Amino acid sequence: MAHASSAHDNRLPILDLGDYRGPADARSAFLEALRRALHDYGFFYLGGHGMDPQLVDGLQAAVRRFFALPLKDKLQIEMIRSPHFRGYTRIGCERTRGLPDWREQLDINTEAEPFPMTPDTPVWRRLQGPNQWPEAMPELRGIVLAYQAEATRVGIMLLEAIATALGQPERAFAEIYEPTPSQLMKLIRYPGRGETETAQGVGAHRDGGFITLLLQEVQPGLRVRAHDGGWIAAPPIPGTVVVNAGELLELATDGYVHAAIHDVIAPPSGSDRCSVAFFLGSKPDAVVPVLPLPEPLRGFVRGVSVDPLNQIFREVGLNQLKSRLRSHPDVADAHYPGLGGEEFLPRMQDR
Ligand SMILES: O=C(O)CCC(=O)C(=O)O
Ligand SMILES: [Fe+2]
Repeated sequence: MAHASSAHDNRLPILDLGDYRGPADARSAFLEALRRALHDYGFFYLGGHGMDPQLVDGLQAAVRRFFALPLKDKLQIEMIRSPHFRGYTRIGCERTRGLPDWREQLDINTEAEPFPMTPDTPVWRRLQGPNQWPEAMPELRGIVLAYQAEATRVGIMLLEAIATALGQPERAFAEIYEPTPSQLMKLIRYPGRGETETAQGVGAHRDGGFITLLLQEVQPGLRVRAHDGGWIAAPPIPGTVVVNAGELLELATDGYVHAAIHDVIAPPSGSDRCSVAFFLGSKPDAVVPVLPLPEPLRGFVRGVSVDPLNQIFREVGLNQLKSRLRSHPDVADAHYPGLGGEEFLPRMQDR
């Protein structure tokens, strides 16, 4: 079992999910490669995911059509109208580590009625609710929800493989994602450099869920931070999605799995870049347990990352709300007065 994480060759692993249900040899090679990818990088490419190429192409075309709508149509569904943090965010309005991200995006999560709130209901229950859809593009809802369902299916299969690779029962994570995992999705467009003030498409960050499945078109820009502090480019590879481990996996494995830091550099001027990120997370009322890793792996746990600008909570709902408040301070001010900005951490801990 090699853990040569310092001597990487600057190329992210490419895995084939078909091998997980394949012949015994292929399956065990896949599980070993998956475990190493999670520990060494927290990032890899995944082929063989079985998502219908027509669905994927149709989604990517729809994303382009959505962002090409007149601004007034997109502003009709601005996120500020939604206490559930759903909807459209203008270029420069989302923040990472306090700085504006030069991207526009549409956030979607599980379609649901708002949670019936009482004075005793934890505040993070307000994240549950309906999505906002553009009147000017009635077909978007069906396309996005079909992809969300497929990405959830692939994500859960991958989580089963991850549990197996870590020496756990296949359904080790099921009790914290069943019956309703968080299915956050972002449709994203990064304008070219000429339209931006900095090269920050999205600033360096970790994702909050178990795993993120990322669809890219053709334009590069995504980068992953390696353990030695260098950056590894993760350009698109046709037929694959990029997978990255999020904070929930880091928590559950006490840092054996690395929730990799990544960012996106704004594309060259005269071009733009679209992507679709799907973040498979836990149900909100779960507390993330620490998995009992088998002995050979236990020696390689690193503990959970400590970052004064990003406290990670094992209480999933709290962690989800923290991420949303921090990224969208305008929505926080409008719907969660007193919880946004500098004061949210101590105040949220009281809840
Ligand atoms: O657009 C991308 O390639 C990455 C997006 C991302 O990392 C995120 O939204 O969390
Ligand atoms: Fe991310």
